[in-house]
Amino acid sequence: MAYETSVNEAPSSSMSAPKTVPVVDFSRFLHGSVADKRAIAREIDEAFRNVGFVYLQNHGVPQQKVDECFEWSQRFFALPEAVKKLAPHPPGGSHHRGYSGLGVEKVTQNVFDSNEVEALRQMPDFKESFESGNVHDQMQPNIWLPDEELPGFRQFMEAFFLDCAGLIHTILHALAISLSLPPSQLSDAHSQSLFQLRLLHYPSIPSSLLHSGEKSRIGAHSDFGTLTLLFQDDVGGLEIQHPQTEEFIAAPPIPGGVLVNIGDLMMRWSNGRWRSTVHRVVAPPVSKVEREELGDEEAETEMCRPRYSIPFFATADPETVIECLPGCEGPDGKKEFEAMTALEYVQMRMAALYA
Ligand SMILES: O=C(O)CCC(=O)C(=O)O
Ligand SMILES: [Fe+2]
Repeated sequence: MAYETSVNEAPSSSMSAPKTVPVVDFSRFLHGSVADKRAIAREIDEAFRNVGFVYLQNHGVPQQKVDECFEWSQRFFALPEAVKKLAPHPPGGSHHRGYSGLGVEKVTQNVFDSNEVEALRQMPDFKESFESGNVHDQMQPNIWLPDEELPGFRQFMEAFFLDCAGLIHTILHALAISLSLPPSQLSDAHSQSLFQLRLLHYPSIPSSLLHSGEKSRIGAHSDFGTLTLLFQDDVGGLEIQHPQTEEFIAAPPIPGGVLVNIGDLMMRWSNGRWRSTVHRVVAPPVSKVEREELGDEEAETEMCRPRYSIPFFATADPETVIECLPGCEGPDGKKEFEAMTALEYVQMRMAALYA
C-alpha cells in the first residue's frame, strides 16, 4: 500500500505530463457504459502519449491466477540447472522459447552492429528466463520440460497465456476506440495471438555489484512488439525513463495492478503518438525495515532479494503492414516511419539479441 501514494495522482492536463505512471481503473472499460469505455480509452491513450506506460487495476485477470503463475515460476527456477536445460532455448534469435540460463541474453537498445552487440554482452544481465507462446504458433513451437519433471507446469502456462492474450485484445479494443477506429481493428491485426509469456528470475546478488554496474538485472531497453503486460512481485527495482525529463523513475508494483507498456512496433504504427519507453531493472530500493535493522551502509552492500517478474509480449500478425494508423498523422499529414510488415520488424530486433 505504501507504493500507492507515489504512483497515484490526479489525471494530467495537456499542459503538464504526469511525472509518474498513471493508474487507470480498467473495470470501467470492461463493465461500463459506452461513455465509460470512451473515457477509459482516452485515459489510456493519454498515458501512452505521455509516458508510454500505464497501470491497469481491475484488469480482469484473476489475482489468484497471477499469484499461481509466480508460484510456478519459483518452482521452475528452483529446479536443478540440468533439469531446466531439458527445455533449452535454441541458439540464435529466431526461436524464442524455452529456458535461458544466467547471462545468456543481453538486452540491447537498438544496437544492430554485431561488434557493438558483442561488447554489450561482456556484462550480461544476471537473470534466467523461460519463454512460452501460443500453442498454435508454428514458427516458434513451445519447448517444454518432460512433463514428469514439473507436472502441471505446462498446463498452467497454456491456460495463463489465454488469460493474458484476452487482456491484450481488450486493451487493443480500447486503443482502437481512442483513435475512433472500428473497435476491433487493432485486435483483428493480432488475430493469431502470436504472443510470448516470459518468466523471469533475477537471483539474489550483492547489491554493491548492481550499484557499481558490474552486473545488471536488465539493462535499459524498449520492448519491440506492440504491447507488453508486466506482472511483478513485491521486490521492486523496475525503472522507466520518463520521455519528457529523460530521468529514470521507479515503477513499483502496485497491489492488484498490471503494468502495460507500448513497444516499438506500436510506436511506429501510431506514428510516434504512443511512446515506446525505455526501461530497466536496477537494485531494489532498500526498505525501511532493512535500513533500521542493518544501518544505511550495510543495507546497501547486502545481498538484494531475488526478484520474479512475468512479462507478456504481444505483437501483430506477421503479415500486418505497419504503417501510420488513421488519425495518427503528423501536423501536415506527415508519416515518420517507412511501412514494413510486423515480421520484418520483429526479425530485425530479435536478431540483435542473440546474433
Ligand atoms: O523484469 C521486469 O520487471 C522487466 C522485464 C522487461 O522489461 C522485459 O523482459 O522486457
Ligand atoms: Fe522490457
